[in-house]
Amino acid sequence: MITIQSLSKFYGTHRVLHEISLTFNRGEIHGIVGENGAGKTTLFQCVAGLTSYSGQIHYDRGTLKNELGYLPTDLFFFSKITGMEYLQLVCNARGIKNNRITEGNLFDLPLHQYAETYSTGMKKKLAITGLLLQKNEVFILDEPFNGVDIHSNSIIQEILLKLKELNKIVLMSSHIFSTLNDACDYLHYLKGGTIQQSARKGDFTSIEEDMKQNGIGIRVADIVTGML
Ligand SMILES: Nc1ncnc2c1ncn2[C@@H]1O[C@H](COP(=O)(O)OP(=O)(O)OP(=O)(O)O)[C@@H](O)[C@H]1O
Repeated sequence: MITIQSLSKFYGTHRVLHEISLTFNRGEIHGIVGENGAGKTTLFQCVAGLTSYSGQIHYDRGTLKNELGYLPTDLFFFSKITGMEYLQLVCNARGIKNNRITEGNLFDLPLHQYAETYSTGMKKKLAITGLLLQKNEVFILDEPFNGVDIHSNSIIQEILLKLKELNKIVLMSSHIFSTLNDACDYLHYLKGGTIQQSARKGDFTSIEEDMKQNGIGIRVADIVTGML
């Protein structure tokens, strides 16, 4: 279980997260939704221990970073490292001996090609494969569906269901409501750095409505009409 209590984060005088309290249990998939700049990535970075914050984040199995697989939105791969070498590297980093990496190539990636030459979607799939091979207990996936094709999209959906079955904790974000609707047990709507609303599966419509009402559709229609 991960417990977040009164989490706040400032960048200078800009308050990005304000007094956030959430609990994530094993076997649950939690989706964080919110507009651009709402603070989703910052929240994930706080949980992953990649940035400073005030408040408490507690993981009941000890040091979270030792069991955490974090998929950032912007991926970086060293030059002259093949997909296969990257996967070996991330396994080695966790002390995992894996001689069957090819069998774990569930996205059929060209593992002998340099990772930096992969397309955006291929890089994302390589990073996800690495997180799975590491046998992590907790997964933070920042926009895992972004840039991947429809077939891979359904593979990721299947992976998420398997992770749930294996009792892992999954936190993820997406701007595509339907993907979260399918995968998540809970949704949390982040707005202006606070959790505006949380809902369990079956009650997501209220969040979707809330997001639509807070959207800028009407304002855009007015502006575009004025422009044309
Ligand atoms: N390193 C930084 N320094 C200063 N401000 C930052 C930094 N990183 C993020 N911010 C600010 O924090 C706020 C939240 O950003 P964040 O990236 O967490 O939002 P997000 O919900 O993930 O957005 P998106 O949907 O566009 O990915 C934004 O106003 C952003 O400008």
